[in-house]
Amino acid sequence: MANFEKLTAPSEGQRITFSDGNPVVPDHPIIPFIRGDGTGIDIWPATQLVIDKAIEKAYGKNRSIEWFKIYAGDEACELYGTYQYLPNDTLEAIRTYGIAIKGPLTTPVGGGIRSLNVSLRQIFDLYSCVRPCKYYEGTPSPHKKPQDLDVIVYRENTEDIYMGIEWESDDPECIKLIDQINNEIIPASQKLKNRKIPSGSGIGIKPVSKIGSQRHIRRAIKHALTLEGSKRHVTLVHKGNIMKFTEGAFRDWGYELATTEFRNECVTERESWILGNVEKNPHISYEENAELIDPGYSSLTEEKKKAICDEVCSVLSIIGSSHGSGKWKDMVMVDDRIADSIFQQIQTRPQEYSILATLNLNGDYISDAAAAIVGGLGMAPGANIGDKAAIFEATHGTAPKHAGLDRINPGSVILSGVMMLEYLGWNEAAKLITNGLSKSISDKQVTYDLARLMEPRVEPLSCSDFANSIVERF
Ligand SMILES: NC(=O)C1=CN([C@@H]2O[C@H](COP(=O)(O)OP(=O)(O)OC[C@H]3O[C@@H](n4cnc5c(N)ncnc54)[C@H](OP(=O)(O)O)[C@@H]3O)[C@@H](O)[C@H]2O)C=CC1
Ligand SMILES: O=C(O)CCC(=O)C(=O)O
Ligand SMILES: [Mg+2]
Repeated sequence: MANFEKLTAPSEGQRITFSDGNPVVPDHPIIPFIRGDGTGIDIWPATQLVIDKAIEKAYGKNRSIEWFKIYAGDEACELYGTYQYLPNDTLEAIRTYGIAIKGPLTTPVGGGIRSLNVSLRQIFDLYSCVRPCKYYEGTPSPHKKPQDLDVIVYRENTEDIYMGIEWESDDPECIKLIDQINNEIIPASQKLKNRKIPSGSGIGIKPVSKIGSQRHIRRAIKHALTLEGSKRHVTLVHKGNIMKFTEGAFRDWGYELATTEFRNECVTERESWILGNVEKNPHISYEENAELIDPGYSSLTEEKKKAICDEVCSVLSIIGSSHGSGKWKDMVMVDDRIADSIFQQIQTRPQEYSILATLNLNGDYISDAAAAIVGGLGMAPGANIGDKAAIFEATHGTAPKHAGLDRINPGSVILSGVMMLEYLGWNEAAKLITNGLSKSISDKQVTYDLARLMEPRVEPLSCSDFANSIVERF
């Protein structure tokens, strides 16, 4: 059992363990929580109340969570001393108990400590950040049809520029690195020609690995397999036209996975066009099919035309019988979109998307943007999932100007708690909370962020009253 310097684990309750990446959950699991900085002080008690009441209502005394308070951020420094933002006790508790839930933690811009949030994801190898963005009836939104958006952002969580491998512009190591890149590494590459990094630049490195990308996309595809109809759909989001060997490779590795490991369960968008063309016209030639899937076909070089005809031939010979005659329509559709385009697509054609598999930075941006459509950061939950641990947390940050005022919307951490309950398999309790939350919103019993957008405006509830209002509506 774990040895803690300043913590005492609950005397009641048991550990959650993992088997093949899935949690094995006792009836009274010990779950560590981090209150969080800023508005964490308001949000956490509201969240704990709602989760506990839902479990009690759903299971009586047969199930409960034994909460274990652990420390990170400013609160940790108060207990453990200056600069002890992420004490060993905290890491040991999460390692021991496997699942944790947290409020937001502050990260300074520019200098100062590295993000504690990102550190936790990396330390526990929580490689997928799962952020559902779904509309709850009655939530005010700047969009005309927010109900059309129902996407899950699957953000790779451990690589990309968030690995934090970067140097300040005046760091002697950075100056040395720029010199070496400009004078040895770039000249050695035909492709980079005579590019030069301007002196005085800061440098950041963006590692994206095949293993890291595929284990994440695998989770996204497995999730899509649990969905129905047009929601069995994974879009690989990337900026691969510009960053070919990181973002572009993420796309290519995604397609590779879909067409090998998941060959019997997936169809790519291009394959679906080829198969669909044959279904519309069984006598269509390879070239006619190629013209339909590439509208600019006639102006292409002969070499490119041949490559597309070969692609048509290969798709039909490899998956024509397994996926053809409409069978592909029940499979998981895998397509890709360039990141800037997906920002407008989720606003203009939201119903066409389901799971958005992204790299780390793109997912960070897209999850805030998608949350805005369905009601803002007060309604944006998330889960960081790995094979041996999971930490649940909201998409938003500490919102410092609202801290300690009992006014912030606790909805995102409460819904992160719902994700946690679903992860535990405690779906009845999860459902009580989403029902209570939906009813509270449709009764216009909401916090300031939603109240100010309602027409006519309504009197806002405090953070704690919103929690009570959810519980009253279970
Ligand atoms: N995972 C984490 O712990 C994260 C931590 N952070 C950190 O949080 C700190 C503050 O970041 P900041 O950029 O201000 O972003 P925040 O997400 O903390 O807040 C920005 C604005 O979003 C709105 N908002 C945020 N949370 C809620 C909520 N629960 N209910 C209603 N509205 C909400 C508020 O808008 P308004 O005032 O207009 O109502 C708020 O002022 C930084 O140190 C950052 O690094 C940021 C993101 C994630
Ligand atoms: O760690 C931080 O401070 C910010 C992280 C963040 O924006 C996110 O996880 O969405
Ligand atoms: Mg963010």
